[in-house]
Amino acid sequence: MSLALELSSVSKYFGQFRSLHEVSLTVEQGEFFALLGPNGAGKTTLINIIAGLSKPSAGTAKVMGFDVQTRFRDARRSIGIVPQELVFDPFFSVRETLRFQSGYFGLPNNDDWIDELLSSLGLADKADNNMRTLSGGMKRRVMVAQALVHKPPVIVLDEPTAGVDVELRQTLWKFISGLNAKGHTILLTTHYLEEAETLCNRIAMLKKGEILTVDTTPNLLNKHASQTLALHINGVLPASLEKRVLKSSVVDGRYTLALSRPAEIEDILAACRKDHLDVLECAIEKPDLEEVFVQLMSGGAQ
Ligand SMILES: Nc1ncnc2c1ncn2[C@@H]1O[C@H](COP(=O)(O)OP(=O)(O)OP(=O)(O)O)[C@@H](O)[C@H]1O
Repeated sequence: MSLALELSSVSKYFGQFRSLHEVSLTVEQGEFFALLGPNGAGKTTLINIIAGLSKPSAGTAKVMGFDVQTRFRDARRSIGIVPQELVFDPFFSVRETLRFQSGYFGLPNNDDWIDELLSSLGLADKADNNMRTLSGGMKRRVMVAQALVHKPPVIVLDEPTAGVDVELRQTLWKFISGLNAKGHTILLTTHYLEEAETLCNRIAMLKKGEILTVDTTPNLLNKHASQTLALHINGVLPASLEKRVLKSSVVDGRYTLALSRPAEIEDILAACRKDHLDVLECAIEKPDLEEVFVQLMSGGAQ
């Protein structure tokens, strides 16, 4: 079985400026993969190369085994891209936009799938509305439908939820997760790290055009971030626990303590008991992707 995406030593220069440096990455069919990185890391540049819209300065990119340069048409048919910007023709209705896009892929009788897309994305009652009359969120839904008219095996979403409301996020993720469950490969870029943490099985982190790390989501969380203990006591923390303090509010006895293993909670509670302190609240807090992201971005490639 071919890989959904295969990037080999992809570099991209804009004049003297290096936007991507020897990026190598593989994504298997059926994965829900996140590409994360701060503004300007090179995520959109990489997506443009995968889409065949931008030529790499060096290296190769393949979609479903097709080289995006030498087998452009096959590669393009295999991928659906939801771009960051809202690009639309203001003179077409929603349905006309989707029919036009279907025609572009040589699919003249595509109305059953178009109807399914419209209904799944909450656009059924907007089908005959002119694109320019839609709200930003509705236009974003059309962008998603447009990327999917040809049922591509690989779906790329470039910050699809930037500035959209909760309802659209939920509709979108339900729909995209359903497609992933049916075997479609998803590549997502987002600045909402909790979305990546919840949805994606693997994550690549990019900084200044270089991949800092690629790993499964649980591995990233376990390797780079530690659990913490939120402790609320009716007094001052025992001196023996001070080395663990990450955050403290002595006034009301609330502390966040470092915890390398959940079992260490026993020592912490024993120290409190010894000092005759009442434990009013005690909760282990899971590490999150934001912590990992900040940690990795503050080190790594400069
Ligand atoms: N056509 C271009 N000409 C010159 N520089 C460019 C061009 N396209 C991108 N860049 C530069 O390449 C770098 C990477 O940009 P890119 O848009 O890929 O980042 P990104 O990770 O998608 O950022 P964001 O999260 O802000 O969308 C940036 O410094 C950007 O200014």
